[in-house]
Amino acid sequence: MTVLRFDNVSKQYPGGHVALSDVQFAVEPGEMLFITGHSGAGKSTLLKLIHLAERPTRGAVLFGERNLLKVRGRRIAMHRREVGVVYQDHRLLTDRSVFDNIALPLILRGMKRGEIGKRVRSVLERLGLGERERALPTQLSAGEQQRVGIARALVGEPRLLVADEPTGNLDPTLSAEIMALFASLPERGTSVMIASHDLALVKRMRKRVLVLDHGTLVDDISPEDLADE
Ligand SMILES: Nc1ncnc2c1ncn2[C@@H]1O[C@H](COP(=O)(O)OP(=O)(O)OP(=O)(O)O)[C@@H](O)[C@H]1O
Repeated sequence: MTVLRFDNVSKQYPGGHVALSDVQFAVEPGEMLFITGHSGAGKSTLLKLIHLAERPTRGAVLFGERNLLKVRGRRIAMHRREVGVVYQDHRLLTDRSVFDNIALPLILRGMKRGEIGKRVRSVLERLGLGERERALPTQLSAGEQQRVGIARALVGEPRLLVADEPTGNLDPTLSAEIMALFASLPERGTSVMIASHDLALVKRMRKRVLVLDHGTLVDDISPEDLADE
């Protein structure tokens, strides 16, 4: 079943600015895709509609069979459990250990301590952070900090991971490393959507690319098309 569908979605901010206009696409399970476009094209807005940080003005966003227009109140938090979010600046709690930062989403949903420990250690191992669980974020390199941000987004086993400029603060080598990590996630069935203005990096990944231009989806490039370039 389709993980996500945008049906003629438009978003106009209260000031009158149209950030998205009639956007239409679908994401399948285990698919990885990029959203690219100039600054202000609407990439962040598109991702915000998925985790309900913003609401569309017109059209519908469907997450599986769930129409997000109808998700209100307590159900917003429940929806967010199924969407992992990675930010450019990772937004880690600087006074809490790596382990605690990753455990937080599970604590908030009332999971038992034993289960939390198991899940956090498993995701730490998977992301190559096994040795760092007691460290504070400030004691980590930029690449490690971003991997902790990704671990925190993955620990709840979301169906979809959305990342807004996740390599914006990293050098080219680390960016490639983090992108390779994202590319490994769909193998486990998690779909991944990454907003990035770094077209060269996006093209190298050979994945589907949605191109936004002033809020309009102007291209939907398949990996095969990219391979031909
Ligand atoms: N809360 C808001 N209120 C009013 N206008 C907004 C708001 N958030 C974004 N916008 C406007 O909507 C447009 C799209 O913004 P958005 O952040 O989605 O673009 P973006 O492609 O992610 O840009 P960037 O790459 O610079 O982050 C921009 O013109 C922006 O100024």
